[in-house]
Amino acid sequence: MTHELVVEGLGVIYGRATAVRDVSLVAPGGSITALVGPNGAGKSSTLLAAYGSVRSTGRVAVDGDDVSSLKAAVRARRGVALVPQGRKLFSHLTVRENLQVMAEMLRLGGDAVDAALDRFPILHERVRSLAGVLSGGEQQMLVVTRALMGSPRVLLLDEVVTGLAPMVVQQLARTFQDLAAQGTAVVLAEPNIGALLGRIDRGYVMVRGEVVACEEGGGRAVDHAYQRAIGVDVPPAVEDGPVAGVH
Ligand SMILES: Nc1ncnc2c1ncn2[C@@H]1O[C@H](COP(=O)(O)OP(=O)(O)OP(=O)(O)O)[C@@H](O)[C@H]1O
Repeated sequence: MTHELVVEGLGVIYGRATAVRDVSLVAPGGSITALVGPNGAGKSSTLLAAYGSVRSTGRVAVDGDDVSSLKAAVRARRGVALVPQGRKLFSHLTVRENLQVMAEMLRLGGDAVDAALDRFPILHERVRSLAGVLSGGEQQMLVVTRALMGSPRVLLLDEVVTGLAPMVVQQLARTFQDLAAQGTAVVLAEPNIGALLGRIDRGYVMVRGEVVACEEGGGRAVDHAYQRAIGVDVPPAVEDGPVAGVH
């Protein structure tokens, strides 16, 4: 089944500061939707509001059902998953224990942890290691695995590839593409989508809390819209070039 996230007129205010103003976006399953913008543009706040962990105004709907009034834990059980910025693992717990915590939160059956471990073979090898001693790439695979335990309809990814080695980025990106192909609505927020150009189908550019551009024509088109939005000249000849390094 193909899922869909729809956000309409989203607003997030922290104290007296407006972080997100009137943001509307659609993320259909079958594709990867990027949310790009400079630091402080409001990308994280948009994802947190869609997930339900910050207070917001506006409407959030999953597969046509309005979830705006639901708490994050309830949205999670309705199929909204978030991989937050900064990983947020329990570093003093093992890989297995980190996954068990999520299994309990989602009220999953006893074999859910073993099934989840099959996603990335390296996690099988590290199952008894403390999460805090894993490499950055392994930690990111663990948080992604944890987020996928409930077979989400909507997967929100906040800066999950920033700072990772290219091989890990491509491994994660392939996973996101597979999920999208299976119908999951994948939304990926990044300040730089250079490593993901060939993986992204569509995207929104955010600047100072607002969406300033929407592109349907793939990662390169999204990146160029972003560059234009922040005042970088994009030569027309570059627009049509192939995307290098994507397999
Ligand atoms: N908990 C908070 N309290 C107050 N202000 C906040 C809070 N979280 C974010 N902000 C502010 O809201 C604005 C948007 O931040 P947000 O983290 O959503 O942007 P971002 O695009 O994700 O940036 P980054 O890439 O740096 O994470 C920024 O001005 C930020 O300083």
